[in-house]
Amino acid sequence: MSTKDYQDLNNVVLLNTFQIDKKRYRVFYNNETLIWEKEKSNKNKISIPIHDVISVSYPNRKNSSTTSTPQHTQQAFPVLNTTTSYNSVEIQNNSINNVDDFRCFTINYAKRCIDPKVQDVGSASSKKSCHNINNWRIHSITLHNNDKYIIKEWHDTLSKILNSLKRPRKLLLFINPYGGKKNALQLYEKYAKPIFQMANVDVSVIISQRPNQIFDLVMQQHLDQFDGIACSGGDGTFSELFNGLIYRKMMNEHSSSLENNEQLNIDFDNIQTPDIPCGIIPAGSTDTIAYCMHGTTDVKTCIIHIVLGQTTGLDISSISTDRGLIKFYASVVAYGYLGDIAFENDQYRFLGPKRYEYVGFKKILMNRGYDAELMLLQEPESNSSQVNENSNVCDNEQELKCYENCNVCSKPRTYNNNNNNNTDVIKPDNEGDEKYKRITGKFFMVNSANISCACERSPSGFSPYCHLGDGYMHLVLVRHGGFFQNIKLLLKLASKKGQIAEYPFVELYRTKKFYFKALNSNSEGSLTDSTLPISVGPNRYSSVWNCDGEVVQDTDVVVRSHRQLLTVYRRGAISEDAVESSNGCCCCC
Ligand SMILES: Nc1ncnc2c1ncn2[C@@H]1O[C@H](COP(=O)(O)OP(=O)(O)OP(=O)(O)O)[C@@H](O)[C@H]1O
Repeated sequence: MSTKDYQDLNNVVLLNTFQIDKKRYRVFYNNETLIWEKEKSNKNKISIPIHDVISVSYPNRKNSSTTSTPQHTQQAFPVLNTTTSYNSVEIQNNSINNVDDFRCFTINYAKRCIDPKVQDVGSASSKKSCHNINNWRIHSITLHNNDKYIIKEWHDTLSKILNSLKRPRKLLLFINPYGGKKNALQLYEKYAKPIFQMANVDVSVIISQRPNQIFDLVMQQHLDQFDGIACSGGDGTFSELFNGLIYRKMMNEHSSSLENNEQLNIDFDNIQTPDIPCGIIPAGSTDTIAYCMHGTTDVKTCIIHIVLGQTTGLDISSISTDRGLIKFYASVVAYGYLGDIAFENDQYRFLGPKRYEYVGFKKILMNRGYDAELMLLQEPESNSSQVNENSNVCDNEQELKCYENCNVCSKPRTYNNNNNNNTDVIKPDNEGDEKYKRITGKFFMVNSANISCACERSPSGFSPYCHLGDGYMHLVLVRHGGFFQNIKLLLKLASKKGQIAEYPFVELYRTKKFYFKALNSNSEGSLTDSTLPISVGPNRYSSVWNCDGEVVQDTDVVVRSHRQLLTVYRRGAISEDAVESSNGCCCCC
């Protein structure tokens, strides 16, 4: 679309009177906003940004030519022989030859479910499901007018404007039928398919049939025909998806080094953002990433954000050894307690999401501590990057949680990845290196959070003030102590208020990079030595890493944050306080 066309669409003004639910309304469109209000009073004025309108449609006529046409066939995206199932969303065909008969059209829009009393149109269960202010719901209004030209004008103009928005038109969706409660397929049929149909998104669905298949497919197949990619599953499924996208991008940029597995050549400070935005439909056990992105794991909400197409940058961190990159993660890498849980978790998958509680409790009773040494990169401008030193938070920025339109994340980079090049890539070669803070001790767990790691079970997460797009990780170190210390920690994690960093046995650091070395019987040296022992699972001396829920066996690693490396479909959460202070007008305007 040309710039002039865009300008023309931006300047569109529509104003007419319609009947909605047998009452007369003035309906107005201008400046990217749709407004309708009762003709005789301006009470109940409803205002919807065009960005929240999902689609406009004519009513389905009986015996009309409306058809459902499968948009994709196997040829559209060839996959490995018969190992992958295919399905396609059928798109309702609204391009009816003769629209003269229509005296009405429908606007489908999405709205944040701020008011628990707001009814989800067409759903009796909406009251029950709208308990979270970050849940979104779809509403529809049908506008009637006897003048068919007015109807056509509105329908066509709004359709044109919606088509000019950057939204996924062709989406590739992976479904993991194995994660969480094993209900991803049912969730797709029940929630995703109708919303994709309503939004006229042409979806190709692939059901994964083995671990790592999503990663392999994303790496191998041509994705050019898609303008969005999503997965339905838990954090592990999303991890496969974005790892595939980032590796693929790296492969395109530095094909020789990756193909030959010469990973040492990876320029960690210059990893490029994949071109395609991605989304997640939660169907896992914890769904931490979806929760942190949207403030909810509500399935409809996450689908709505995909179809509305608004995107933001999400920090991604990498974990590597001297031998090369291991993988990228979006939520947390954790050593010790959570590493041990991840290692044992899969044996208890038959318990479903409850396995976390069972294995977690076992590990709390065992109360293992692991000796380790860390070197973390300090901020050039400050001597210490500890956030909770003297139980205080360093500066205002660190007191802000990451919400919609976050100022911290939208700040221009004060550094670019290249700036780190001269100093950052140098491994700390002596303990006195000013840029690195050395920390040693026996730890119950060491967590590097890329996001707050909040989830339904832990509404604040390990690090409530960790931002999604500021380029920093929060390194949360929990010193080894007694059994009751661990219980205190878990209770705090499960509560809505406060953060674990308030405890004296917890240290919180903000950093872009750190080195970790397990100090066990096999490797008594310090980080400056180059031996990299590999353990085969948690033992008396060393644990393993839990990387977005998957086990990484290497103990001695380098962890780096890559600012906004991934583009995700997301609007962001809002805080409950913001709603309370908005004097209740949110449900009517
Ligand atoms: N068809 C399949 N059969 C077996 N495993 C699969 C299949 N498809 C994907 N997987 C694997 O299932 C694992 C678990 O998936 P996922 O992490 O999404 O669910 P979860 O562990 O229940 O949720 P969460 O990570 O949110 O706690 C992933 O490691 C993925 O590689």
